[in-house]
Amino acid sequence: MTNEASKSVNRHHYPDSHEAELAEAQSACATEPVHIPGAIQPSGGLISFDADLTMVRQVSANLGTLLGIPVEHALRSSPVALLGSDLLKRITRELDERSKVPGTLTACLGAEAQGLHVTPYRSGTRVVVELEPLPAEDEPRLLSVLNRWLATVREAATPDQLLEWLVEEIRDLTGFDRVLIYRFDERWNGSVTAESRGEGIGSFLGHHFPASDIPPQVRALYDRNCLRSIPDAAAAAVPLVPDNDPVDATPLDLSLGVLRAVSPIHQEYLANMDVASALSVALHDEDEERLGALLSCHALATPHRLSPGVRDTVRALVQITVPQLRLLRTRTESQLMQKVQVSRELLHQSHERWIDPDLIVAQRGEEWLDLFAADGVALVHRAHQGIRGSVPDKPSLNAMVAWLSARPQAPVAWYSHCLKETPLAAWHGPSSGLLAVPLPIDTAQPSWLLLFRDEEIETRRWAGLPEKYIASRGEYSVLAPRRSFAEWQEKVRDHCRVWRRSERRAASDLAENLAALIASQEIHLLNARLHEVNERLERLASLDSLTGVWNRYHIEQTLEKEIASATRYGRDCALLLLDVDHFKAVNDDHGHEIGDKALMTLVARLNTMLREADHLGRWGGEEFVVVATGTTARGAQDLAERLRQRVAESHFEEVGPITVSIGVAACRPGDTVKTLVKRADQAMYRAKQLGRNGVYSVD
Ligand SMILES: Nc1nc2c(ncn2[C@@H]2O[C@H](COP(=O)(O)OP(=O)(O)OP(=O)(O)O)[C@@H](O)[C@H]2O)c(=O)[nH]1
Repeated sequence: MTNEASKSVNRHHYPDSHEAELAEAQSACATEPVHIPGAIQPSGGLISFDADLTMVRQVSANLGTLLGIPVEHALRSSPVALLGSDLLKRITRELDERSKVPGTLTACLGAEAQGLHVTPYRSGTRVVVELEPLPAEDEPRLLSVLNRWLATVREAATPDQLLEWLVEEIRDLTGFDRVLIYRFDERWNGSVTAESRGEGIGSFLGHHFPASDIPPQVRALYDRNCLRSIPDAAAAAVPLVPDNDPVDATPLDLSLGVLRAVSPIHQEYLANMDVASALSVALHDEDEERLGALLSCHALATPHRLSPGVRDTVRALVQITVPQLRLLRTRTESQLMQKVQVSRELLHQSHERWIDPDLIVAQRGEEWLDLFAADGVALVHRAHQGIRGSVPDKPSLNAMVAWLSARPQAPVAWYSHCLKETPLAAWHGPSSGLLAVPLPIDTAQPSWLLLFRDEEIETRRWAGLPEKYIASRGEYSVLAPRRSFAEWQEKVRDHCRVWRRSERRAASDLAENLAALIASQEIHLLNARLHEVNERLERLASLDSLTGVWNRYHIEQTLEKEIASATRYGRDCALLLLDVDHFKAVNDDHGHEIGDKALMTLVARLNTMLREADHLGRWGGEEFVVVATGTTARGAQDLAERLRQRVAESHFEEVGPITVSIGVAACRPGDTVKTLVKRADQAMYRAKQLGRNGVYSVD
């Protein structure tokens, strides 16, 4: 049956009354103690000893056929009588090894000297020894398979290619009908990403399986023991005798072995899939040490038993592959990091002012879209937003940022592949996915780098309906495995392509860099502003408020400096003291305001006559000074005369003509501000005495 549906994944609808029952059944399934089934598969036998290998505690009910000793007899036998002292010594040595997974041994036991594969391991306070018959003939080609694979893995260019080769190699080695890689997503849903299958065998490639197909405690078992072998899925389990340990009455934990009996629910599941034999090996992901994928082998219709040697070779092939996969993934990741690094360096090389997000995104946004395979980017800093590409509108962005920043654990990165299923649903706009990374700048008002992805409509082929069915077992509800593995299609909407870990890391790096850049630029700008304000304040403190020329305080300082440098370098310098004639009459006739205006006009006139290097200041009232740098006594007298003339020729609106009297004094060796000003003042006084509107020089 092929069915088209256009709803989101993971939203399965049950009648209301079913929901509670389903939840109960799901939790029952998730807690089924699969590691202590009290039974093994019939492909081998088991003996449990005490920790010192001095006493037999439990045996599997089929031990008689394997070793030719009746079970009752075996339970009363000494370990030496059962396994022989040589094998016991080798087992002890193996268990003393520090390796987490004990190695395997081979031995010949029983009346018929049956060749056996021996798997010893510790289980709590006990030692368990699992025994499996070995095939009569040798398997010399296994080593050459491993050697060839060691060379092959290095040739793969991408993780996908390596997995393709792995499934081919393993199907070739084992003769299974189908070998596939079953990859877990973040919610533990599985999808088949690589597959090798025999002719006429149905494909599972691209199929999805719901997380409940492999419950949490089963996944946890793969963390302890990466291999799970089920040679005959339909075979009846062989119980342990007695059921529990006779000393402490606890069940035997078979997690680390290969013979652990199959849960009836799993047997049913495999039967529904038409799987007669199964072998799975875990592939753990990089540094997260998380179960990332399973290599899964199936024989259909009839059981396909592997020899222990071939089975262990499959495990070894996977174990050789995993580090190489990590290497290839790291290589892809480091290529992305390298590109981001280049982008970061370019940011720093720029001399622009990188405070305005708009400017930053305008310059670099396109490149980021490309690097992160994003459709839109927004950089939000304070009240500003820089945007590029397909992003929600500005109010929505603000709302998103407010939500992101208000989370109790904020500011930390946040991402979603389906915004519609998050609290940001109301504002997602054209985007389906978001990767939001905070810029560690200002905790009171966090800034964010937001990368958006559009919807990527995907057609998922589910291996059967993703829902589980509930079955009644006695008075309890349990999850029954799905009966149909026929293909069922579902259109997955509102999702974007997943944000990879490497992309998330690279975005965090970029955000950190942006933060450092913006913060340093802000400090730089603040310093510049502070400098500007200080300068303005300083100027204000030095200027005369009415006329805008230097005030007396400043002009005295200037004069002091000029005298000092004239003395040191033997330069010329002169002082002109200029007093308006009969200014009292101006005030009296026209009022103080008109008087003020006349003083401003006077300053404007004087300024047009002076050089850059001259300093004009107000000495007080209607008295002004000009510090004429690099000017001799003669030059100063000429300048004074020009100024006098210019003023006398000017018209001061309602006041009419105004004249000035100017005293001139040139700087002499040993002069101070006081002595120089005094001489200029005397000269000015003399000019007044001589009838005003004149220049008098003391030199
Ligand atoms: N409007 C105005 N008048 C000022 C200011 N500062 C000083 N004065 C006036 O300038 C006048 C100076 O008068 P006096 O010192 O008697 O001298 P004068 O009238 O200019 O006469 P001589 O200097 O002898 O030619 C005073 O009436 C002051 O009030 C000012 O900032 N604005």
